[in-house]
Amino acid sequence: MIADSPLVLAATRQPVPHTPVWFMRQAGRSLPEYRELREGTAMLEACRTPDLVTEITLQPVRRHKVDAAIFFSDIVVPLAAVGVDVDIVPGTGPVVPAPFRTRADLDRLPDLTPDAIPDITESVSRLVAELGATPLIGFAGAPFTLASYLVEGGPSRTHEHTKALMHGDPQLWNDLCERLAQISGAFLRVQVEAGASAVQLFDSWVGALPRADYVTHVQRHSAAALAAVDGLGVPRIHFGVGTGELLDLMGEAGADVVGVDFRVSLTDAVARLGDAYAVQGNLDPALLGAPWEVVEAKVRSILDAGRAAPGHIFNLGHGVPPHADPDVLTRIVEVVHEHSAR
Ligand SMILES: Cc1c2[nH]c(c1CCC(=O)O)Cc1[nH]c(c(CCC(=O)O)c1C)Cc1[nH]c(c(CCC(=O)O)c1C)Cc1[nH]c(c(C)c1CCC(=O)O)C2
Repeated sequence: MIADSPLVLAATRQPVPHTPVWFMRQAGRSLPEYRELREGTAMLEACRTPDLVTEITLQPVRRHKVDAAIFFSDIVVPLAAVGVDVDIVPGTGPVVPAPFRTRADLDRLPDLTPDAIPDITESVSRLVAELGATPLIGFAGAPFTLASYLVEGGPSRTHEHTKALMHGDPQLWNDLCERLAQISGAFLRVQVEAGASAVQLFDSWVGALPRADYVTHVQRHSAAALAAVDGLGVPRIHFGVGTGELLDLMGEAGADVVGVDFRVSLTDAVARLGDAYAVQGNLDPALLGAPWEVVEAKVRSILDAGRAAPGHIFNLGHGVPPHADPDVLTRIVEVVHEHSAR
């Protein structure tokens, strides 16, 4: 049943009845029902509460009729689960009060084992039962992006401490990323073993690196995280922001689908990737606030460009902004389904 879903068909480069669509950050602050449910509960606590996780994950599926659910969690949940002191500060993002800079800090990153996250298994199992024919996408943060939060101590525009560590002590950087790949991969595997039908590895900030650094310092660690779900038969999506120069390398890391942000046209992305990968993307989230005619024309042109790819999953080029009008998202789903119907 799930194997015949448009999402899995597109991800595995098979013919689809229509182009599948979902939105990064579809579960979240743009939905009034989300804001209501989250009131009084901290983000990381919400992520560990199966009643909240299942309801919040289902909200956008009911409302928008998207072709996939994305598990409600966060990339720092597995870090907190192994004991890292990390908080998600509203309006800022993940904050790590004691940044990771030395070899001794590796001791703060033990292996993630399934018994540390029984609630994740429970939430995924409940969701899979509720979702029926709609696939659930599990996810994790990639080693570089996780390392950036740990090394910087919080969000960063320049990633200066991260890059200084990568180049200044490549062995420590390697060992840190090996630890993170284990944690990230284990988090993916737990979700898939509980029934998730696809996974997405978010390397949100790796677009800050040139190709040579990606190859030398990052690619094998992302590959290790993705390899944790080898043999489980689920397609893998690999996404980052500003990664136009890295698309082929991110595919090579072990993806079936390469996520494309809005800075590269889907036509150029397909030319760079060839026939080996499906693509996902790439409406600029900022356009959600443009007049509807503009949005609709852009959606259609992205669908047309996507026909050149061996598989296309419609999405935004990054997450749904908190102030987006949810009705625009619902209308986009309708246009995608109508305009792409075969
Ligand atoms: C970099 C990153 C993070 N978290 C994530 C990434 C990769 C995706 C990306 O590139 O955006 C991944 C993530 N975080 C969240 C999801 C849920 C599933 C979904 O996409 O709907 C997913 C897939 C929930 C969340 N994660 C967060 C929220 C908002 C917190 C809230 O509602 O209180 C949600 C819904 C918090 C968070 N967590 C993080 C940030 C930057 C923020 C935003 C901080 C803010 O602006 O308040 C780290």
